[in-house]
Amino acid sequence: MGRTITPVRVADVTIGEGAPTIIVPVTGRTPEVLREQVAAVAGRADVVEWRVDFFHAADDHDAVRAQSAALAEQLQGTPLLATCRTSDEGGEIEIDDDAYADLTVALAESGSVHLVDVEYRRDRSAVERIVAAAHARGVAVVASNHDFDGTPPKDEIVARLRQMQDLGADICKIAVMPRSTGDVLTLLDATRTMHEEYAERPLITMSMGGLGVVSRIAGQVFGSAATFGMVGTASAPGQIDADELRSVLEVLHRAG
Ligand SMILES: O=C1C[C@@](O)(C(=O)O)C[C@@H](O)[C@@H]1O
Repeated sequence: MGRTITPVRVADVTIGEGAPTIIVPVTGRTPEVLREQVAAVAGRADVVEWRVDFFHAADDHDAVRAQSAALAEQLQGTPLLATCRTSDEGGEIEIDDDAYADLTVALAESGSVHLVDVEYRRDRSAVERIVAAAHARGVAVVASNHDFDGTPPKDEIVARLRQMQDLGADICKIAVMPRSTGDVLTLLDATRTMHEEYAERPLITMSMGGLGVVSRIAGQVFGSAATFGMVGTASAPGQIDADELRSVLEVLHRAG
């Protein structure tokens, strides 16, 4: 049987089919700021990412559950991706593997989130525990990896994406930092090879920073199913305004 890519359906959104999905992060430290950010994002995002690592009470599971319920209610059906980005991968929180798994499982089991981000390079048993808990609740797993120092060789990028897939991820995501235009091409070429030869799951790939913006706009041409845009505050270097992103994506979509 031929290889097929299984799209991910979350509420009314299908990731991996049709136009690329626009994901917009919210990074507020308090419930008040998050409420304002979600209000500003309304109608501009296909999926909203809550960067839990910015939250002032990320170590308090009850507060995290209450906040995810508040976000879900305000979002009125727009899917929510919960991400705890650790300092090893460019995030705001330093946390050991067990605490990381406990927090991410609590998010997956909250009943409020549709997808959870899992840094696949963390301890294997922690990752497996999160994947099992998420899947038991029908929550999709976005395995992720960030390289803020540079762009690994193409084969290494493909290998990481394949490892994520082997761990049971529903979506495989990698963000790398370019030092040259050649690095941007490396990321796009790795995306294309993964998409054409190995992927059974949707991919999200990006080259960060100013040089990499082209990958956030044109990634779908090479096999990336979603792209991160910002409303107000970026959560990583190189994100562009979500409305501008949408209009450029529409131009490319019409052309294709
Ligand atoms: O993994 C990603 C991708 C990202 O780092 C970006 O480069 O757009 C932004 C993060 O918020 C998200 O969790």
